[in-house]
Amino acid sequence: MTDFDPFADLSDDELDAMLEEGSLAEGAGLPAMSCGTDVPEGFHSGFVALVGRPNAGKSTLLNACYGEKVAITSPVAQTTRRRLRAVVNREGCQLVIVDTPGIHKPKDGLGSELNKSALGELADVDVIAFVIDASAPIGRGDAWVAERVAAAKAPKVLALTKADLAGPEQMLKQLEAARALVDFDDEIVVSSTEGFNVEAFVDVVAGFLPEGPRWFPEGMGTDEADEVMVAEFVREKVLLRTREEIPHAVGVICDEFERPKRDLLRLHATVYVEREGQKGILVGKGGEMIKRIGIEARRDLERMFGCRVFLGLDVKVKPHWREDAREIRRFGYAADDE
Ligand SMILES: Nc1nc2c(ncn2[C@@H]2O[C@H](COP(=O)(O)OP(=O)(O)OP(=O)(O)O)[C@@H](O)[C@H]2O)c(=O)[nH]1
Repeated sequence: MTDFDPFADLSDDELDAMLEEGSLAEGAGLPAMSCGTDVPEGFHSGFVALVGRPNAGKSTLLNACYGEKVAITSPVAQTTRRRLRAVVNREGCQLVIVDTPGIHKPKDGLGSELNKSALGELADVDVIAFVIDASAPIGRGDAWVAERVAAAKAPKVLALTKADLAGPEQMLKQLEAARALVDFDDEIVVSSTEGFNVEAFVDVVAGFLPEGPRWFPEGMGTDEADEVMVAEFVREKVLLRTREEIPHAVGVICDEFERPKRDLLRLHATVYVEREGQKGILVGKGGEMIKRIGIEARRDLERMFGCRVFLGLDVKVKPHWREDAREIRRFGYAADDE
């Protein structure tokens, strides 16, 4: 937890005015849960979709709720290409939080698949958390997502995130604009990076979950295969190191995953780009860039798998793969692959 408090500059009256509109919770006003014990009776469980426009902060919020990094994040729009489910256990309830690709007007075959994947979740979950960036003006992108969210049946919670980047005035404006888009059942301001109101967010969405079973064993973290996690962590480092069109043109496949010893993983991944020029940039002078990407990915993977990792990387060119349905599927980015 941190000392960060986005409401610190507000007078009591201003804060009251904010709270009046909805149950804008600073850990307060949370729906009471009837599941105080471990017994199955009164246990609440269900699926919570994080949706929003690209770069809103969905994956970062998922990681904060889960308590460790399982979803990759970056400032590049459309970082998330696969639906990722992470199991969050709390006393008396289990939330399966579903991170979805940012919903946007698609420009290519890959974009259409990403939208399909995210929009598909809206019909299947128990709660929808609409994640809106408090620091970026609400615009047509949010409105486009809102139209789709508003049409869904599940309860809707507004998660106004990146509160650490917005002043109270800006936050109020954002709240008003968000309320004009969707009739929310509840709303909360969070900062995933500062850990502000993350637990309160979990409580708010848990309050909308129906009584139900533990869907996944307590020890289970995500439903993603190890090979997919390797490919995604490599892709994240590429996104963080490259600019302009390269992040969007990159697809990664983990093609070797061996455990020759209990405390050692031998991994290999191939990074695909669409053009020779992009390959040149990614490899870098004397292989310097790809080497750095490999070192950074290896560090994260060693932390995640809890053992030593040897990671080999290759860069190859696959022209126009983002327009090719078969290739999109091969990378695992197709909506019905998941
Ligand atoms: N300061 C601050 N930055 C944040 C916060 N949440 C997310 N970010 C940053 O915002 C950027 C985008 O975050 P992501 O979590 O990748 O966004 P996303 O909505 O999953 O994006 P897509 O994958 O494009 O759909 C990253 O650089 C994050 O570090 C926050 O609470 N505070």
